[in-house]
Amino acid sequence: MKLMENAFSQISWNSFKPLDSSSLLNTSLIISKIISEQENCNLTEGEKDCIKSLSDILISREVLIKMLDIIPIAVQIVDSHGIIQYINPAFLSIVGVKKNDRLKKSVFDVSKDGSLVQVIQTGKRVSNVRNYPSGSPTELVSSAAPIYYNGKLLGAIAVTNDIKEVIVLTKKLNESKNKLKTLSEKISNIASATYTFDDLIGSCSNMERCIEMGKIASHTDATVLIQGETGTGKEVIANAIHNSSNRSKQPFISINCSAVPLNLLESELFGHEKGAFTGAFKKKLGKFELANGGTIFLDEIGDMDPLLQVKLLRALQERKIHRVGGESPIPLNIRIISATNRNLKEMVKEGTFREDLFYRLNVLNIELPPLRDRKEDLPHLIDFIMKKTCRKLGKPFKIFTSDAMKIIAQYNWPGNIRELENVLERVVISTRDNREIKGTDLKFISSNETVISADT
Ligand SMILES: Nc1ncnc2c1ncn2[C@@H]1O[C@H](COP(=O)(O)OP(=O)(O)OP(=O)(O)O)[C@@H](O)[C@H]1O
Repeated sequence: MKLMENAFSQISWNSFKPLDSSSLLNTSLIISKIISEQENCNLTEGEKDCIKSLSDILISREVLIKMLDIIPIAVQIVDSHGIIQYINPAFLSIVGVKKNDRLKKSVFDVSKDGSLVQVIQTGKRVSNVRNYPSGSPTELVSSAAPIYYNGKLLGAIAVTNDIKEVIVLTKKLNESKNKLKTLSEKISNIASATYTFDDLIGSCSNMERCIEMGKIASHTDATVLIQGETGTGKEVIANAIHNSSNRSKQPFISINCSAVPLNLLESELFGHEKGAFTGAFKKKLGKFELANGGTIFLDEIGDMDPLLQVKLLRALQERKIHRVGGESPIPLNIRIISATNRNLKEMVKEGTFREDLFYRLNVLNIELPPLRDRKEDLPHLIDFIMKKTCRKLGKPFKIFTSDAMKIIAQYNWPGNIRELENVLERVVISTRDNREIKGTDLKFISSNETVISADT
């Protein structure tokens, strides 16, 4: 009787909201038991009491059948011989058959590979049986359970779905899952800083000063300008500053100002409203808004067009931005780090970079030294990069012979640490399983063949 009460408690009596298939199956089992029991007047005293109290709410055979009639899930009930005693309208509409073609017919004739046949034959519950009932073009999936009373099999009840619906829903679910995956990948790509100060190798005094300045900057919200040749670690130190700051749990958004065409850069930085220009079909958030609360890294700032320099200056002064085509200003709580491999002071003198913007950006300055000026760091850098590269390529750790080290030390590394990384990767691959890298393995450096661009 507990089961009966549980089953009834799942029914929303006021609204007849649809139940899920398994609750429905349980409920229907009980209902069908009551239907047959009331007909036989064969209930225990306890069950009669319970039905009496339930009848205060609603219970009567007609009302129960009405309930089965309106639920939007297909239900079918057979007796112990497999003769169909009840079918609800949802079943008829999903399966596409007429009531008279099925009612009082044997399921062994009209649905011989269906779930009810299996239950009548075995006396056991079955789930998710797929079949095409006779006279129906629709593939169905049904679950069925036996109805026992006093140990005797009275019949069975099945709930059925049109499998097309299940397939469509599964497809939609998979599409949504894929979209979610792509989006979360995009978010983690744009919004996280990977490097920390532990990834910055350098013990020469110049480099130590830069790392020290980076650490000082990370304890403040001050704007930082990082200067240095290509591949000297500007992005690494910008990441490290963010990761050591109290904004580290907030986004780190990076934008390469030279890589975005001028006509798109303003909208990339500040976003745009729907219809702001031809092709602006949707509102779009800019990098500044995405970085709000965290850090924005403006890479290659020296390549920014003078017109945009004005807008950037305004954003920095007011600590607010305007989306392209937007009316109201959006307040910013943001740390700005910019970087360039160009000489901004020279550009200011030449008039190609705004002086007022330069001073706004250059509150704290970090000038990374080129690798040729810190060759004493080479052994440590080689060790660090070699370990990283061998781990990535699944190769054993390799060492440089003294003639190979001489070549490395004499080379002047125009591509700086990025070039060193590329050289090491190339040489680890080309020397296969050799444990030593010899001078002859580095012929491509001594012949001055450029290796800077491999990964840039
Ligand atoms: N001090 C360092 N210690 C270890 N690895 C470094 C260091 N500096 C840079 N690297 C490595 O060198 C590569 C280039 O660094 P990064 O991208 O930061 O240079 P960049 O100055 O921003 O270059 P670009 O101006 O071309 O954008 C990265 O793979 C980085 O891991």
